[in-house]
Amino acid sequence: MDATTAPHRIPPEMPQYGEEHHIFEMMQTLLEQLLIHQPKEPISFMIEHLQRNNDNVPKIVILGPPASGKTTIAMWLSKHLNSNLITKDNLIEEEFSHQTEDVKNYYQMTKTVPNELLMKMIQTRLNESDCIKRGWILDGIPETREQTLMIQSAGVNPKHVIVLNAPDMVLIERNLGKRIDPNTGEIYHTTFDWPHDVDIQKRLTIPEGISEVETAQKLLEYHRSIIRIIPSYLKVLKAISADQPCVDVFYQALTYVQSNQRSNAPFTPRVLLLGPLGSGKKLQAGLLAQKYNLINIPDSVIMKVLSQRLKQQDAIKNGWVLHGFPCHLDQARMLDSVGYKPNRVFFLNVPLDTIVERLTLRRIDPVTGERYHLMYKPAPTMEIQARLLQNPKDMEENVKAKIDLFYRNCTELEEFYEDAITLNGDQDPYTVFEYIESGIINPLPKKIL
Ligand SMILES: Nc1ncnc2c1ncn2[C@@H]1O[C@H](COP(=O)(O)OP(=O)(O)OP(=O)(O)O)[C@@H](O)[C@H]1O
Ligand SMILES: Nc1nc2c(ncn2[C@H]2C[C@H](O)[C@@H](COP(=O)(O)OP(=O)(O)O)O2)c(=O)[nH]1
Repeated sequence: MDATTAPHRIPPEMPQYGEEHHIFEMMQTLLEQLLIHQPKEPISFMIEHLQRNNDNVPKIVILGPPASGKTTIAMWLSKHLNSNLITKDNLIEEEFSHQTEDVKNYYQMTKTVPNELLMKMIQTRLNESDCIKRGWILDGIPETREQTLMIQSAGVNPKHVIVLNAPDMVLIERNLGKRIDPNTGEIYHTTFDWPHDVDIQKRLTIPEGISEVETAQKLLEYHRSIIRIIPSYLKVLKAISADQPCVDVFYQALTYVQSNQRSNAPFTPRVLLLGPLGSGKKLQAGLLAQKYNLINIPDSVIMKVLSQRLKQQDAIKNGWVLHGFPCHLDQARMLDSVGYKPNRVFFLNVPLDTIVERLTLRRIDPVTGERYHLMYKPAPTMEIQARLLQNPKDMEENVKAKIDLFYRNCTELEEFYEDAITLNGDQDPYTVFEYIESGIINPLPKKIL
């Protein structure tokens, strides 16, 4: 095949660079914003968008029925993420702060603003520098499908939408105990969240609209509207039960908003399976190679051969799964130094006695070469059983020595691969495989700060 017809050689650095710098996601967001805003000067629009550099700030919407805890969770998230809490109340407050008192009171009382005005207030607020720099959390907005479509057409795309839910009776009962601190706007509850500070206790007020009848009415309106809002956010939505303690709701919400959404970026798995002898690395590597057409690189391959193998087109194009290597920190550094960085690292954790049982009971039929396992795959006949042999490396003392060596090097490897995922390898092989698969196709979870 001459050079003109040879497949285009993709240098291994290219896909790695694109992944490390999220180039695909950056281009995708730029394209979305250009098509939504259709600026007269696309170049200057793109420059300004890129200079904003705010693709990674929180952009969160919290929806849910009355008393589900939207404001509570939104407040806690905005504090924890140092982001901006945006509610209809504070938008109205801001918008009408310069208006006369009676106009402001009218809107405070009715809590209704025309959709167009609400959209204008939202766009103005989200374009303010603090929202650009630190992101935003919309609490209870949008309330209707019309508002949802207006928000989307204005280019306001949340990265995470949380929908709280709980049985109506729980919410009606809960709302009766709602109390508000007029000084700080903080929300409390007579049963579930009573303030320790006596001064706060004394000044708490009962908010409007929390009677059983009023809450029931709001629930009716909510159930009618939420089913028309959800279809717009299916890809970024997570439902969380609000019928549990606030702090549990908060941690589920925080974990979700700190997770990266699956992007459409082309992803070439470069997988490293680490674990002691007998933890299942070879078996899982075989399953991954088979299902995803990855290049299976067994641990016998050493550095020189390894780098020759990893730079071949099939390894760059399909990706690879390496197992049993590196065994210690120096090998990990060598692999890193030749530029082959795994983008998924898994440690298979298996108790010692399980490993000993898996390996020391392995046998081989010297006549057919068939492999057996005295417990998991016994020989079919007494004749074969009688002639089975054990590989010397599967003798218990040899197995334990190799496992001990691995564990002595394991800590340094775990520190080196700080994004590694540790899995329980002491399960059915296909259960282990599903965990590995999920770790590969989903973005790496962010560590909760
Ligand atoms: N998971 C929870 N368990 C128990 N009480 C909660 C929970 N979440 C919130 N609360 C309490 O329920 C009341 C309503 O909470 P919050 O105001 O945050 O809900 P909301 O969805 O914003 O309500 P609304 O939409 O009516 O303003 C408050 O007193 C709050 O302390
Ligand atoms: N029950 C169970 N057994 C497993 C699993 N993975 C591998 N095994 C069995 C198959 C082999 O006989 C033995 C060692 O597996 P291996 O994949 O060669 O381990 P490794 O030395 O490559 O880490 O353990 C597994 O996930 N579950």
